[in-house]
Amino acid sequence: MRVVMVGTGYVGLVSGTCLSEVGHNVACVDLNEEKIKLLKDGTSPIYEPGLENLIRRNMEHDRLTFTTRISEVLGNADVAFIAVGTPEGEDGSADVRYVEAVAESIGKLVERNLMVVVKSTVPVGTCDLVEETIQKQLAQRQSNVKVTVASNPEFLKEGDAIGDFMKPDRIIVGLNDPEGQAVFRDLYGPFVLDDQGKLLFMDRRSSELTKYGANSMLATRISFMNELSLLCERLGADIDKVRQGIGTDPRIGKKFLYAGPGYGGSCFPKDVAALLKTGEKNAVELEVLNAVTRANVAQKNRAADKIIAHFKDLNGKRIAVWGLAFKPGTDDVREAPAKTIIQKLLDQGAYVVAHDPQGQGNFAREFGDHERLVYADSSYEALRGADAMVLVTEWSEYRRPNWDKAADMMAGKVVFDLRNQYQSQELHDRGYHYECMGRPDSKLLS
Ligand SMILES: NC(=O)C1=CN([C@@H]2O[C@H](COP(=O)(O)OP(=O)(O)OC[C@H]3O[C@@H](n4cnc5c(N)ncnc54)[C@H](O)[C@@H]3O)[C@@H](O)[C@H]2O)C=CC1
Ligand SMILES: O=C(O)[C@H]1O[C@H](OP(=O)(O)OP(=O)(O)OC[C@H]2O[C@@H](n3ccc(=O)[nH]c3=O)[C@H](O)[C@@H]2O)[C@H](O)[C@@H](O)[C@@H]1O
Repeated sequence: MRVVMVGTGYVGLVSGTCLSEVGHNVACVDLNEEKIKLLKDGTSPIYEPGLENLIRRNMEHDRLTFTTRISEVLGNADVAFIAVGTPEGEDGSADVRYVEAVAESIGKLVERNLMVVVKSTVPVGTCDLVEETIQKQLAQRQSNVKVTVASNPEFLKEGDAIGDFMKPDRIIVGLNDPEGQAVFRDLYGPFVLDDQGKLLFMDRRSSELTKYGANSMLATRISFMNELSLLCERLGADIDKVRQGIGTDPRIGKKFLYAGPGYGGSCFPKDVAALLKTGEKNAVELEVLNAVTRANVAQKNRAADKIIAHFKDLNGKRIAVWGLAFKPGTDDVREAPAKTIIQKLLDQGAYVVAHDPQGQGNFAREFGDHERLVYADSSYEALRGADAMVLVTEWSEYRRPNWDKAADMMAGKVVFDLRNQYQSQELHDRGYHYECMGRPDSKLLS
């Protein structure tokens, strides 16, 4: 099929590339000239494992192209995806102005029957808005072109994006008219060869809400486990044991039960806020979700408070931070717990030496300069002269540090493991002070 993908961010670029990988002809469009220039040279503007190779391969096979002008490619398309950002607006609701702008362009330019697919995460009713926007433009130019609008939210995770897209657990398609289903069977057939039942059709509103429901459910699990981990610290229980005990119940499942410094990223915080706003606008009090957000904010602060509580006075202390991205496998630092933690340490007068295998550039840009914040070229370099090390993001290169080498470089032997990656015995044996999240040797916070 001939596909146009508007928006080449984490979702649009991965989706467009993976669709071309199975043989579709994909033209990716983005207003950002710098991104398109890089992509035309075969360079990915984002770090996502395996993506650049896939981009290059499909460009070489002439199945994947890039442009800043939708007008150049829409004329041939069977399907046009909208995968632009829907950032959090000032009042917490999702800002759909970029989605609307794309719909308007499509309405102005479309010359043949087209399936428009909203892949961005959008509040219920946005597909209706996209349809109205396009129809208004068509009416103005007295065009008889048939444009169908479908909802097709994306569930990929950064860091595993290609695997998630190529081998989806399910693909949700919201259509008000079942006639459009054939397009999606053709488009996604190669991704669900093992089980066609993974292609789930429903009405558009249910599809739009499914996306918010899924992210909010996952965020709820994390906040719940984080609160349980605090209880573990107070009671002398071990959150990892509790997690295993809970997760082996197939009704609960093992995934997304890991305690940590709170969830971050471009989606959980904004999508939870947007669903809360939807509840508010419709006079439905989403009490559970309200608590999920509050618990997450508290958890990010609590992670920093552990360090502050240990040192009491952080003035002049040098703290090494391992991990800035909101999770491993990505250079994305949006809503990263590291931001809250580093800000609190700086506020208390500490010096921070930060390291991240991929996220340093984005972090420096978004966080801004601070006279007491510097970045290190390697994880061990960050430890030089440090009074403590804080593990914030569990990159695999941080998994098995050489503790003897670390001790030689550090001024103090103190480790805060906010992802429960290390074995307390190993650190205690080497004379370290070690704190983690919700495991027996976590220090009680008053
Ligand atoms: N990042 C993720 O892992 C996931 C994101 N989503 C959702 O997908 C949507 C996109 O997210 P990201 O890819 O992270 O966003 P992003 O911010 O990385 O990329 C959005 C891109 O759209 C471009 N753009 C904006 N207006 C445009 C226009 N009129 N024409 C052409 N390009 C335009 C921007 O220049 C930018 O490159 C959001 O709604 C998000 O909630 C859904 C699942 C996963
Ligand atoms: O809508 C989206 O953008 C995406 O949001 C999340 O994906 P992502 O934000 O890329 O990353 P996750 O792996 O979900 O992690 C989110 C945050 O939760 C934290 N987390 C995750 C799992 C866990 O058990 N504990 C935990 O603290 C991570 O450290 C991270 O800060 C969802 O997992 C995707 O399905 C969804 O498509």
